Amino acid sequence: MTTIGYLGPKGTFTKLAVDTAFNGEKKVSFTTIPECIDAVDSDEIDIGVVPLENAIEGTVQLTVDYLVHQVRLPVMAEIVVPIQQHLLIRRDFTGNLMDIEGIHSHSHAIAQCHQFIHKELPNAQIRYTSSTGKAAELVSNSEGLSIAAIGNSLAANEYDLRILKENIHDYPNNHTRFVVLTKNKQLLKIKHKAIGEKTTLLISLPNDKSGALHQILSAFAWRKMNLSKIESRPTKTGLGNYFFIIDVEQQYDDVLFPGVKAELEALGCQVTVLGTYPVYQMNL
Ligand SMILES: O=C(O)C(=O)C[C@]1(C(=O)O)C=C[C@@H](O)C=C1
Repeated sequence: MTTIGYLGPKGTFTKLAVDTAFNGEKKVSFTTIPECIDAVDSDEIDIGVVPLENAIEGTVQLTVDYLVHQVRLPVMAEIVVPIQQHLLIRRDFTGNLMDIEGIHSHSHAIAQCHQFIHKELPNAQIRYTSSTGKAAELVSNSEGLSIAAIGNSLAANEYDLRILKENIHDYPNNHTRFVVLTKNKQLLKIKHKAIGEKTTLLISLPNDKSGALHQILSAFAWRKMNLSKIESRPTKTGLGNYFFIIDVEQQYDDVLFPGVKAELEALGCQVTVLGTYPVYQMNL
């Protein structure tokens, strides 16, 4: 049976993404994103699902950096999931928002609710956990303490918590992109219809040269290749050294992409394909 790993424990958004996208496979939780990626790399599991980007807070840097610098695994699919953050408390908590002394969650979830925390929970200390599910677990074990977690309704059910306030994320239209990593594409059986295709490229420049980024972008522009994301990340070799991650809204082909690659390599750039994959949009 195919084994799918995810950022756990139970009740995380990553688990929600896995449950929505896949049927019946064996599911295994990992405490951190690197542990989940390592498990795919060492063949302990067949497929790994980790968060990549949120509409409010942006890129999950740990995922990108680990995939670029530590373990290169191909992205085989993208799952986009709507994100609704709720304020979760123990069922025996009888106070109100002002009484909450601690608010626990994953840094991305906290960031998605900053204004809410600032305005509605003035007495709460922020505490970061490895996931929203972990925060819910912690609150469920916190008898006698006035603390709350930020997480989803799956976590509320799994840990028997009460939703004190629904939809506390600061902006509507909140979504997170999750990437599906596997060495064996044949094992991927996602039970939905893809809404599109993407190719993610990693591009590094030879050195700091005027107009370099403009030249890179024009290689895509004159071929009418649409980009849905461009991001620079430090190469970790010194201040001012960056590489670019570019998402192109089409599948890898044998004409346009090799053309872009040759053109950029002639400029001294290095081009690596991190994945070419279908995109699935989930409606919960
Ligand atoms: O903590 C979780 O529930 C996760 O699945 C992680 C994560 C993230 O890293 O962005 C996933 C979706 C939400 O944006 C908040 C947290």
